[in-house]
Amino acid sequence: SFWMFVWDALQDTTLIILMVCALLSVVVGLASEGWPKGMYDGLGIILSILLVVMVTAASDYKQSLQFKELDNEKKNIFIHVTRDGGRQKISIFDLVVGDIVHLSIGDQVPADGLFIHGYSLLIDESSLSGESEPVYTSQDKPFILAGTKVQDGSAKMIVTAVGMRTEWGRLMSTLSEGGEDETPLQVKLNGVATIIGKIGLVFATLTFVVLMTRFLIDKGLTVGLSNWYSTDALTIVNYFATAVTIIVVAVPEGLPLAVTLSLAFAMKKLMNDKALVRHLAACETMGSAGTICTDKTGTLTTNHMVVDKIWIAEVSKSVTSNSSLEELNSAISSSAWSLLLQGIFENTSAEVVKGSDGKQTVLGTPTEIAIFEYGLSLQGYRDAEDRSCTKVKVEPFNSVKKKMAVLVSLPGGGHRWFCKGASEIIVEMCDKVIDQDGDVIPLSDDRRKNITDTINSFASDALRTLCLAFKDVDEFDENADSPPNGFTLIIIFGIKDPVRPGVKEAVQSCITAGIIVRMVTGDNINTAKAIAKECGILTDDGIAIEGPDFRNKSPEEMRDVMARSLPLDKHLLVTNLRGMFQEVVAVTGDGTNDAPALHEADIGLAMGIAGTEVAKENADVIVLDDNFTTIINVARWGRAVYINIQKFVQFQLTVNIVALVINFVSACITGVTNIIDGVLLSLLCSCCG
Ligand SMILES: Nc1ncnc2c1ncn2[C@@H]1O[C@H](COP(=O)(O)OP(=O)(O)OP(=O)(O)O)[C@@H](O)[C@H]1O
Ligand SMILES: [Ca+2]
Repeated sequence: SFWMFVWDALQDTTLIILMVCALLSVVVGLASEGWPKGMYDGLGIILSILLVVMVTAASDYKQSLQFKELDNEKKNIFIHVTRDGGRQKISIFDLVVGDIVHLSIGDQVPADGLFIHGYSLLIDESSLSGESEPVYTSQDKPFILAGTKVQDGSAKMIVTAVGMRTEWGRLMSTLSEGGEDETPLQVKLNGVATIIGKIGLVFATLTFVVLMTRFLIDKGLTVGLSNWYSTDALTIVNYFATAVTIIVVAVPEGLPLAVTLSLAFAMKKLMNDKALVRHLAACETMGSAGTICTDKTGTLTTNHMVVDKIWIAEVSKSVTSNSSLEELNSAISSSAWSLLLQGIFENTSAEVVKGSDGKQTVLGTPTEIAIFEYGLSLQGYRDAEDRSCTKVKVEPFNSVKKKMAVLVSLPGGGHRWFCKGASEIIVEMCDKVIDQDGDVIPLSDDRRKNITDTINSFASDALRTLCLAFKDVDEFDENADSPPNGFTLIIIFGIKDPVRPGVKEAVQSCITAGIIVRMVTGDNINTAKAIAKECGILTDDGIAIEGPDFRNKSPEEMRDVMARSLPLDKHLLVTNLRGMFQEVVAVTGDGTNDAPALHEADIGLAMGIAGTEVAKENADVIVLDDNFTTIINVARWGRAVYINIQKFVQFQLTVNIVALVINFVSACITGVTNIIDGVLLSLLCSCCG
């Protein structure tokens, strides 16, 4: 409560000394000058101390309320659950036992529960047990604990315990909340404050010595040194209080406080600008950022994906209207149709769900949704006659493999693998393709070249390209991975994901402000180039490179654009930039793949909407609207904080030194100082801060 802050403020050493002085002054004053005249000095000091304490406590209290609010915001995670037969998104605070939680890669498990259904669920329990090896969880080993993280795969879990009843909750209740560490600037200013405090101490001692000497000489000359009265004691106490006042005036306690205040102010403003600052130091660091490594999907682009072009049966078509679907319907054979629909609807992690309001929506990652919705639009033309197969095995998508595979058992017997993912990777795995009659034909060099050209032309139009392929197998090993080759290519999707409005201007203002913007993406290099050009990141003499090439290069060769990067590439880039070039690096990201880089960066910015919990946890700032422009705002505020603090330090030091000198000189010349004035002056300094 408020009184705790008052108590804290009272703990200040100089204030305690002053209080002792005040008490002494009252006692001696009463003894020598009597009531009420003897009280005045002491009371004056006490009043000033009270004022200082109240102002400090009130500002600290206000701060803590604000931090608490932000803290709640930080902890408020939204999760997908099935409840009352409908799927919905709820806050972690509303989760109850019996809810079915949908977990996917990058999630933090919100409650204790039991595994019901899922594929390749890999759980990282290090936060709970310290065990660094992640564990596979399945029907045989069904316990999932709150606070752990989903490293791979997806699953449904039924909640058995929530909140403080979970293992995690119990563990947390034994730990007290760790306070915010001091920011680098605060540490530095604390140092400055200490030095000035020491100077003040020297001056204070000097003043006391000067005053005492004057007093003794005076006394020796008038009444002689052997005659002492109680008023003498009062004078000495007052001299001592004067010395202490000089220390109080000299110590710029306001400095570190000023940092907190301006950071907190920036934090509040940023919250309105859709950036949630998790660590106070982040604002300040962002002000000095020299490089921003941004990912593409979702940060520079809108993340609303739609299939825009396809290539099937050796021809590319643009998908714009119903007429083009009809044309497609007549152009490809029925066997190709069924393969296509099977592939789209079996090899997906998106699903159609009925919300609590009865409305149907498609859920999943934006890429999955785009393909799934395209599949739904085709359905009107061909019925789902052949879709009665059962899934045997699923290898969920992740950024390292950049593909997803499923094994299904066909109604007519036999098994079939479907694989979809990054176009170059899938084409590499194919040696056959479906032609216009629906026949499977070998992939000759000519055809392969044609396909590569198609992919490049799609990518150059800034489309994200994905391929879908299949392979029939007679027998399979339950534990084996999907085959690395022998696939037949069905279709190439070109998915449009337009650049966000305002990004180009934001990049431009970065460049004007001297911040270099680099793009690191998991996407195809041509797509990356096209988008980078559109945003103004890639100039004509800029360089784009692919992840595998980057790994073989020396660290000196830093790139404007890196494509087909692996999570570790991002991390490596950040480490190099920080280590070799001593740059202050900001990184933005959303996926689990970005977490290592976010953590390594001087300042990590995670996306609030598309971002996974793991990414957010490793970030210093959460960009609530996923917008690159917001990132610029963070940098802007960071710089403002710097400038404000700079100005304040100038102001405070001037005031301190002037006050110090005036107090000292006046003490030496006149032999009296005004304690109350001194205290009020220091109070004024703190208030101005
Ligand atoms: N659900 C999916 N199934 C199969 N392949 C996918 C899926 N989603 C994306 N891909 C492929 O993986 C690539 C993206 O990989 P990755 O996750 O590393 O990048 P990203 O995070 O989407 O992009 P960025 O780094 O720009 O944000 C895409 O180019 C696409 O070809
Ligand atoms: Ca990403």
